[in-house]
Amino acid sequence: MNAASRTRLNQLPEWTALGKHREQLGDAHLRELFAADPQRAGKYTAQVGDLHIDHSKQLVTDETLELLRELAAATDVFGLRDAMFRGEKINTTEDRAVLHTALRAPRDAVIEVDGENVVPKVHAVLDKMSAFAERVRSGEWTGHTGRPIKNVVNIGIGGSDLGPAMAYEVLRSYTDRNLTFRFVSNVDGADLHEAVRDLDPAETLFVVASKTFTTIETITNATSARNWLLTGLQAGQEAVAKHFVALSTNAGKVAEFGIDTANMFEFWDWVGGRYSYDSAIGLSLMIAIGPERFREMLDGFHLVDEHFRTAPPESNVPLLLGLLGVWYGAFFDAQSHAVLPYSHYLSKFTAYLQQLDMESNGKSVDRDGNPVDWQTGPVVWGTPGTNGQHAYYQLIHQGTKVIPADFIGFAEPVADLPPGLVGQHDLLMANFFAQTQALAFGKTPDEVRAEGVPEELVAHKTFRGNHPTTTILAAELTPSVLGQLIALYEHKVFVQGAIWNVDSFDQWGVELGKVLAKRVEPALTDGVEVEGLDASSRALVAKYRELRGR
Ligand SMILES: O=P(O)(O)OC[C@H]1O[C@H](O)[C@H](O)[C@@H](O)[C@@H]1O
Repeated sequence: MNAASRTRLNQLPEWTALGKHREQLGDAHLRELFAADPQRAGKYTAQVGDLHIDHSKQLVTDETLELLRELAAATDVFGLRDAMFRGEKINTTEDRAVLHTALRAPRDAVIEVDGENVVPKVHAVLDKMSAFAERVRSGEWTGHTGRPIKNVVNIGIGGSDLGPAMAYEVLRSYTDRNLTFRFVSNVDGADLHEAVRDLDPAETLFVVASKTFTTIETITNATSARNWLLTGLQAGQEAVAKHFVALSTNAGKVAEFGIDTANMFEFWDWVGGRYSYDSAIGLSLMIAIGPERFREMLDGFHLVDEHFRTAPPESNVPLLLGLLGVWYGAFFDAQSHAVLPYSHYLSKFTAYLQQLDMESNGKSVDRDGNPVDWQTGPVVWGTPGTNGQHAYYQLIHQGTKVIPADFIGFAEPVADLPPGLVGQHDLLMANFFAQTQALAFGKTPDEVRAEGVPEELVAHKTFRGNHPTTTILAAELTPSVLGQLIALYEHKVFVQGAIWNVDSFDQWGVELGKVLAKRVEPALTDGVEVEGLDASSRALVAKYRELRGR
């Protein structure tokens, strides 16, 4: 279906039907929904790969789910999905195909962009990455002075940082513990300083990750890193080749920076930055976990890709999760979505999802440039759940906002946890299960009174409940499971963008700030008058210069 020929979302009869259904549902409580349907707990579960999904604590009935699926059909979500998998240029504002799914396709798959099968290129780069990763891991790749590499510093930002940095944390127990990994993203010099201060340049490899190789933060940090290296080694430009590799789509700019393009690992414009960590952008991660584990992760992605591509609407999990988000945004006025992992290793998971979701669907015009008058992407937030419980869960339990949340947990602790700490896992997971129960069912005033609580405190100690959650449970946090989780969220975001009719694959909203920063910099350093600087910003710049004694 052509975007231009689409009926506006909120004028579709399917949308109106959902609105009516929402009114009928009113304040129906999860207590009632569970009481009304004894099968509910078992019925509202789904499985994709190793992920067990329980959405029984969502504010939905059979009818809700049916109406949501009808909305998906009316907005042709699967039509757009098929166009994506076929390599059509569904990123219309940039005229690009959207083919992160090709990054994890098997060797014999055929996926064409402009008539060219891209799968052989993908595997050629993966093979080159594997060979390089093995050389670093085995100590065969040596630095300028002949010493093996002990430290890998990834320099990148946004999609060229968040993916590998997150996945490195998630898969820490699979990493080569003899190597040190650091991830530098912020243009604040402190980031690079703290990352390299205790490293020996002779044993340090910089992996400069940038799709465009023009991102000012990354090029600035890479330039400073090169200075640090050459000063530390007291060497000339010839040392760069042994200590710098590049991950990019832009060979010209890589060469201009002084990195030998033989040490460049390529990817392509049909891979969006926030969808890129299973491309060459994953090189640091591959060095950390080894090529075999990396491929297991890719297989996990691919498994969920195939599920999304082929499963019917009734059992299609990314479709389900996407629809639930649409439901709360449109009909409950939910502004945010919390992702609450019960795993220390997932500490950067939500930060990663923030870019994936908010940069993809944080849009307010549709694919034809018309303003939307329905909610689009939510604010995604959250930290590992147990820490959150002692901080912001108060607001989720008793505040005034509707905050749908995903709870992610694992039956097994990671394999290399010392036996003395394994016992803590049940306590962690007891919290995991207790929280979704408390959120869903709450505690009534009568239950509070029955505990002998004085009347004036009853309201304070009452939990309304009815807070919707999805539970995602897997046996173990493996590379494959990580791939499955990320692909699940990628496709969920896709579904939502398709329904909201936004281009989920551009990011024009990040441009204005970049342009202004370039113009403001000379005002800070040299006091140059910046044309068009507003009165407030001009005063702040003057204050900054005064504070810096300029
Ligand atoms: O990989 P790069 O070209 O350096 O881009 C890094 C990041 O910066 C941009 O501003 C975009 O907002 C991100 O989508 C991108 O991931």
